[in-house]
Amino acid sequence: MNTEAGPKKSVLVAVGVIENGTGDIFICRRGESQHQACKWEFPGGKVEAGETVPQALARELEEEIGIRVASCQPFMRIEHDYGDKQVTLDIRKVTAFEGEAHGREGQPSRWVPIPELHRYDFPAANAPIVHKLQLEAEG
Ligand SMILES: Nc1nc2c([nH]c(=O)n2[C@H]2C[C@H](O)[C@@H](COP(=O)(O)OP(=O)(O)OP(=O)(O)O)O2)c(=O)[nH]1
Ligand SMILES: [Mg+2]
Repeated sequence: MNTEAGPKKSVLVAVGVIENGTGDIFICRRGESQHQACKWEFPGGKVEAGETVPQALARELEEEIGIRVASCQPFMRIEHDYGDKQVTLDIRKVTAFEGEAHGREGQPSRWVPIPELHRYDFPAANAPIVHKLQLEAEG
């Protein structure tokens, strides 16, 4: 519950939709002790003080999945209130990177063709991301 006066503070999150050039997207499964535990996600994390979103995304993707971003573009921005936490997802499409994406923190991960993404249990905030990717893929 929000017991403070004024609007709730939203956590800014840099999120990467990583493409491999053959229509697959890289996803990971969140840990048991994390917020939105065990859901599948597009890798990323909280933007720290003094960082831009692309800087935070580059840092998180190196830490979590061991890739170095070479090119990314804004994709969409989503505000979502989970009740226990309010998030602002700044989602970037990563179209070029170096290294082999893998779950560097031991988390399950995989490349998934866009038409199959809807089979995965993502956090509620992610529904518009999956929808937009599917519309794009249908041309
Ligand atoms: N990374 C990521 N976070 C998401 C997605 N969808 C969604 O609602 N979130 C939420 C869950 C979390 O509340 C927040 C992201 O935090 P995070 O747990 O990835 O942050 P972090 O990498 O800095 O990790 P931590 O140190 O707090 O564990 O955004 C998504 O697709 N990817
Ligand atoms: Mg994270």
